[in-house]
Amino acid sequence: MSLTIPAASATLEDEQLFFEAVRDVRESTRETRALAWQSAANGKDRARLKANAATDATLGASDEPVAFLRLDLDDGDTYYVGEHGVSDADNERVVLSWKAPAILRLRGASHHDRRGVARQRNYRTEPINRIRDIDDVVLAELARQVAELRTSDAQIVSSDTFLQSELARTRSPEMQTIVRTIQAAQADVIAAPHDTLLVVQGGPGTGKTAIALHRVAALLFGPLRDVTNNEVLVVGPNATFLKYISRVLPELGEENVVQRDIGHLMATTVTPDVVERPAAARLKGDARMVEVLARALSDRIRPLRESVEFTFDDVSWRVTLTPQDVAEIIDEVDRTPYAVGRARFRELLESEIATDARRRQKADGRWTNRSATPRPRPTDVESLVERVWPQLTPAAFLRDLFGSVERLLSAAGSTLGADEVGLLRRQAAPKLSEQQWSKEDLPLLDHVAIEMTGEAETYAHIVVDEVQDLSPMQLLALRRRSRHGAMTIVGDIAQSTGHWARDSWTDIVDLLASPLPTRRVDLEYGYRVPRAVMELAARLLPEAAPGIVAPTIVRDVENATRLHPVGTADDQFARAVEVVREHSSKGLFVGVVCPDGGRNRLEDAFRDARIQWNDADKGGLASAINVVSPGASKGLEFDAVVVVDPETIVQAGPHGLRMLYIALTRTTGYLDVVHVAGSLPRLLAEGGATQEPARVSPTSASGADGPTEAAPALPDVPVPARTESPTAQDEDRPDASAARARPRSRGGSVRERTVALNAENVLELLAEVAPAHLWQEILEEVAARIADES
Ligand SMILES: Nc1ncnc2c1ncn2[C@@H]1O[C@H](COP(=O)(O)OP(=O)(O)OP(=O)(O)O)[C@@H](O)[C@H]1O
Repeated sequence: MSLTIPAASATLEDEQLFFEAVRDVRESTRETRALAWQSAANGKDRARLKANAATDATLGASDEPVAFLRLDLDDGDTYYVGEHGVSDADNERVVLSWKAPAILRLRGASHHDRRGVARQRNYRTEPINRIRDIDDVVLAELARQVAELRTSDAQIVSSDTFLQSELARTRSPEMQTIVRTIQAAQADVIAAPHDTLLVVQGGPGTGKTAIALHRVAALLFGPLRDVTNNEVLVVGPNATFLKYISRVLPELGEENVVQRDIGHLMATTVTPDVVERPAAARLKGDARMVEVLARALSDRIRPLRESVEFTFDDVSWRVTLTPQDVAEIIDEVDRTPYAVGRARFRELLESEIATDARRRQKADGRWTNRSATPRPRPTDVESLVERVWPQLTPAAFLRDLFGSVERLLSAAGSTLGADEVGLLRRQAAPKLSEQQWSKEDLPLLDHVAIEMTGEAETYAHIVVDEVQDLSPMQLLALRRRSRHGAMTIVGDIAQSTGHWARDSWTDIVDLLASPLPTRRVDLEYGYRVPRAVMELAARLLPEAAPGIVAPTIVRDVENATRLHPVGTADDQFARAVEVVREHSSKGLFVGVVCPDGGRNRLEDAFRDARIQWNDADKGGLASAINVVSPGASKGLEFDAVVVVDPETIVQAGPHGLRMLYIALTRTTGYLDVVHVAGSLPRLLAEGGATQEPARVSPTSASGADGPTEAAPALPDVPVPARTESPTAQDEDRPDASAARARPRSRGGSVRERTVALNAENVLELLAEVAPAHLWQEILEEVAARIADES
């Protein structure tokens, strides 16, 4: 049966008939394949065909809708696009896979750049294969409306109801695919040429991770179709993140892509169990360590000080090698890779001994053509090789190096200063199995392992997420694994923290040293974080990451942001647990970001409240409540996020503001910030000069320690320039009372409280923008205008 594509004027009913016909074709293909196993030539083929037929990844599941998009081109061509392609009986494609390079190119079309696309028709579907809704975008018409109504691009994205309903869905411990709602700019990144070092910079929630993973699937379908999945590598920052993203590629049909966190990528089996001092941690990540390690490895090859003699069975003479002889052999051998050099050294040594032995044999006059050359005892040779070129494991080598000032000084040469040598020095454990290692040792062990053997697993394409934090040594480990330099690296400079926090991409690109062209893409739109939340978080940017602008947000969530001032530091934990309970009772997926110092008290508060929680720093997320440290929250997202003690997060390290920015931007829905009244971080409290005010729910504005659940549902009120609500403590401070007006009534009816709170906020805004002597006139003018309007 050959299928007729419905005309451009097709109605939903016409489209439904077509969908059904395509499904019939697909299911009959599935049946044909299922039957094929019966006629297979042998048992092995039969088993394979049978297994394939049951879960035929190239066809998709039998309840999968056949398409989600139709593209009508100016030249009259029409393409249906599905999660999987479908061909008719004549092997003509009737539905194309979203992964096809040509389709991704067309999905990159917009009203600015139509690429020959006249209309995009999106289908919302429901089980099984039923079209519920159609949304047509006629690009020329859209361009006209944009020009006439002066609509911004962000407004267009915000009004995309299909996208908005996807973004509003509740989240889970596993990241989801975005195949159906890939946006134009995202499609271009996904389909960017393979032979590049592609740098993707984007703020929180701009879709970097999602795009990078979809790009892997598209590359394996297109330019990399001839490489096997396990020649593509995806690298993330830690085990929890890896687990969070790990189902995306299998969902996209790519089962065997290698996915590793940066620690487990390294060629070593040691488990880090100590934390370095910051200066040592930074030094160990420094690319200068490459020179130091090379010198240290070369130092392990020691010329002899005295001659060695080799004895032979059945002959009385000996062969003597002088230090000079051995030095000449060493000079002949390449020292890298170390283990290969060692084997070669042994070969040349044996050959030198054999030549000398034969010479002596001839001199004895006992030699005939058939005489075997006397051989030295292998143990004697091995003992010389071991003295000159010792066999080493990377761990033994590094332990010996860091454990000896003498070795360190020699390896440091003029590369490191004496103080830096001091930073590297540490006590060597008597037994290698007892040696302790840090995270920063892993790339060094990896480097040494590869320098020793010359062998590293390489990949046709490498995707690296959260790349902005990697040390030079980690970046070099990635570079070594890249076959031709084709990589996709994604990150956000404003979220760069750790010992190698950066303000630009320059050194990352330089260290990866890809021979391929570098291409950089900046993502503009933020799809995760609600507008009010980003407005609050962006107040940190001028100091956290000067020059970086927050993404343009395309979604709003009502009552997204609440501040919870409490009386004392200890009160924060009980309040956080209350807020968590409120969200979790609504079935939301909750993340609690808490600084390390408060972790125990938070856990005690959970225990006291008899609430179960999951420690997300231990390698995975649970579906209800997750407690996570600010650093480990990077890359994750939750329906509701409770940030506890933001000031301590800011003070905890040199990039505290960035840490707080990361923590605040993990939510897809609700953000609650629990803090001690009067100690909200300055930038959040003051508001940035260029930021619009965030909104805060009256629940928190009603005063410190007020029970959040019991608060009446009131309309949101804007957060004034200073976002804290007045507290009992504030009342005592003379300057606080001068700066802000107070609501006259704190109790009373819902109506009275609404009026009081709004009045308070209007007055605060007024105090921000107008000198006090004009207030009277301004308020009279406002009252007059309201009277006119009503
Ligand atoms: N086109 C899209 N359609 C549907 N959902 C999308 C789209 N783009 C992004 N998202 C969603 O937005 C959220 C944020 O995406 P993602 O985690 O990839 O952002 P990110 O840039 O990596 O963020 P961060 O820097 O915070 O790690 C995810 O839930 C993702 O599924």
